[in-house]
Amino acid sequence: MAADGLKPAGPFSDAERAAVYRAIHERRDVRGQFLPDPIDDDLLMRLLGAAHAAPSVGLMQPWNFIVIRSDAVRQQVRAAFQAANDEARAMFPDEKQGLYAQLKLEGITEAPVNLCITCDRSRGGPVVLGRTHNRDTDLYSTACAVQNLWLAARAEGVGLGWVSILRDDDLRRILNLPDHVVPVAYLCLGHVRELYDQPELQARGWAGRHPLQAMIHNETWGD
Ligand SMILES: Cc1cc2c(cc1C)N(C[C@H](O)[C@H](O)[C@H](O)COP(=O)(O)O)c1[nH]c(=O)[nH]c(=O)c1N2
Repeated sequence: MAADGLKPAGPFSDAERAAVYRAIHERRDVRGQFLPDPIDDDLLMRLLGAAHAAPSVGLMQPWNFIVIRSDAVRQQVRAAFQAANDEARAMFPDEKQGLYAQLKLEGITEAPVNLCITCDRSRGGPVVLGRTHNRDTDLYSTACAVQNLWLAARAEGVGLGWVSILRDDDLRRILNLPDHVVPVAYLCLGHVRELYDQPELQARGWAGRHPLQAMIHNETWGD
């Protein structure tokens, strides 16, 4: 019998575990495969519920979810992306700019729903448990919410793409964000028929996944 407020922590069933790992490994960043079909409200609320269940420093839940469906707002964000993307391409060495220009890096106007997940840096007051020695833990918490949403979207068969090639100031202006609120993630959400079986950047020859073993150190960095 578990103590009050606790419940057994045993592993999930084989099928449940397989589903969790499947969502993790088959989650993809989607840019180009969005269908125009609407996302219904129940589905959207399940996805936002997953995001809202994320861990957060001091339980401060610093996020807000701005739901964007209007053509007018999406067009403005698309124009902001275009300007930033032109700057971005020019930052790469000449030999990579051709491939960069061919990459599809957003689905802002194709996706029926866009979401901006923000971090309110003032939530919970000036002193927050767990954020006392690392001011950015509120931003990390918000990133956890994004990942929860991304995994839930995969389980629901919904595509999600993160667009970060945007100037914060443009997003702040378009979405009317107050100064203490940071736009952490601009996301495109929509139904999809197919997903890449590997990161699209890998499929297109831009980058590859590093082997897991190369990421693991023993005891200290470098060992
Ligand atoms: C913080 C952050 C920001 C971005 C991304 C991801 C993350 C975590 N990614 C998606 C990224 O390219 C992708 O996750 C990796 O290439 C791995 O592919 P899968 O997500 O496994 O499909 C991304 N992709 C894109 O086309 N345009 C973008 O602006 C961004 N920005």
